[in-house]
Amino acid sequence: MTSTDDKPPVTVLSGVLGAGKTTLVNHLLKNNRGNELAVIVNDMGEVNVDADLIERENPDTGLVELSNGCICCRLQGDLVAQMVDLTENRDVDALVIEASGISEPTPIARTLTQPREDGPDPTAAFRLDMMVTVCDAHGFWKEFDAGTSLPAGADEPDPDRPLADVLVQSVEFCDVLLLNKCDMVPDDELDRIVDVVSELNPRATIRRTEYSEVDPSLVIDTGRFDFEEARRSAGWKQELREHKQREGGDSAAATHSHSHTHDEQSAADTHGVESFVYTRERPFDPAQFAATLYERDDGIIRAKGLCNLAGTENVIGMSRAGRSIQAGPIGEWDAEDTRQTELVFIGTEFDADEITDRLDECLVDRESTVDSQTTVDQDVDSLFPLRIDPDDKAELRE
Ligand SMILES: Nc1nc2c(ncn2[C@@H]2O[C@H](COP(=O)(O)OP(=O)(O)OP(=O)(O)O)[C@@H](O)[C@H]2O)c(=O)[nH]1
Repeated sequence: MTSTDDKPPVTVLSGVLGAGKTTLVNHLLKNNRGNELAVIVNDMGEVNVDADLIERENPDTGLVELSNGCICCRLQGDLVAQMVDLTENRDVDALVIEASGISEPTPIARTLTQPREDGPDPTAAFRLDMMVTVCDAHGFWKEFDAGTSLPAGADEPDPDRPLADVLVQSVEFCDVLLLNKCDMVPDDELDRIVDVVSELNPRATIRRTEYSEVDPSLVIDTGRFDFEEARRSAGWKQELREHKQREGGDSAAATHSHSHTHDEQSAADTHGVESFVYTRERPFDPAQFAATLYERDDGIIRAKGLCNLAGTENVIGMSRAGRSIQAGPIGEWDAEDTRQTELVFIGTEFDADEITDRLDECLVDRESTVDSQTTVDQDVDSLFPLRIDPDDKAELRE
């Protein structure tokens, strides 16, 4: 191992069901040049199939199964306890965690980097080194479908969470993204997916793989993980920050941008992948905005932001992944807030002017009143439930 830190490095593998995580674990175990890897495999079900597959191919591995729950929520404490146990009782050079196909990477990273009140301190026993997401190139677009929800039995943290949300979070919060199953997808389609994922997470290193074959040094003991950087790396956050810098606080604008420079040609030039920020101080009429929000045939892959609705003190958060859209109250406006709508859109070949016009049609005068405060707040509450990461919430309101 190359690091100067004597605590074993930890690599977390995320990615939806069937993307190729177990294939990657087996590949790493077979190609880790004599270094001792310990593996923790999380499975939502009672029977840990992936652990069996790994054990069969690599019988002497230090392998721990965490089954019947998710390490991003209910099994957080067990995860840390098992990892500390492994580092104390085996001569381990590095640890690899295979998250379940529905785990969210951000809470796992938080669990591994923060001392706990109810158990051993993870930061004293090991160091989080790398967040890897394995993406199934073949299933990529299908997983963005609104209709696809989590598999049966996935009742935590939220059974209604769409699969697209899990996919987007795992793309946005990673250091390395393996675009796997490239043998099943033509090159021009792969180029398009690469453009999209690099717009969703401009900071990630993206590698195209077949059967998750990568050089282990890309994902083990890299010294790369930094929680603050990872937290800020989502494309929508970067776009919002750049927009705020450009505007210098002047809010009444919708801007278009090909926001990130890619190595050769910009993503917008090749596959029409681009992003834009919509900001307005005038509030939306709640009912009209709700109707517009759920029109989905517009080429948008990701959208996120805050909305200012007339007649309510609630700040409305909006989060969209593919065709799955969630919106709902995330607290009240503070006196010092600039009360305005700020929405980032990322997509392919969408018409930003058309989206802007559609949203503008929902605006009402700042002074305008709606029927009754109570009715509006009830309406707002009855919008789709919004799950929003506390860090995202803070970032949106910075
Ligand atoms: N054609 C093709 N198949 C692959 C590739 N990588 C993995 N597979 C196959 O895809 C299936 C799922 O792979 P796994 O490694 O089990 O995926 P996983 O992410 O661990 O899946 P879960 O444990 O269900 O979350 C297996 O049958 C693999 O052999 C690839 O690059 N190309």
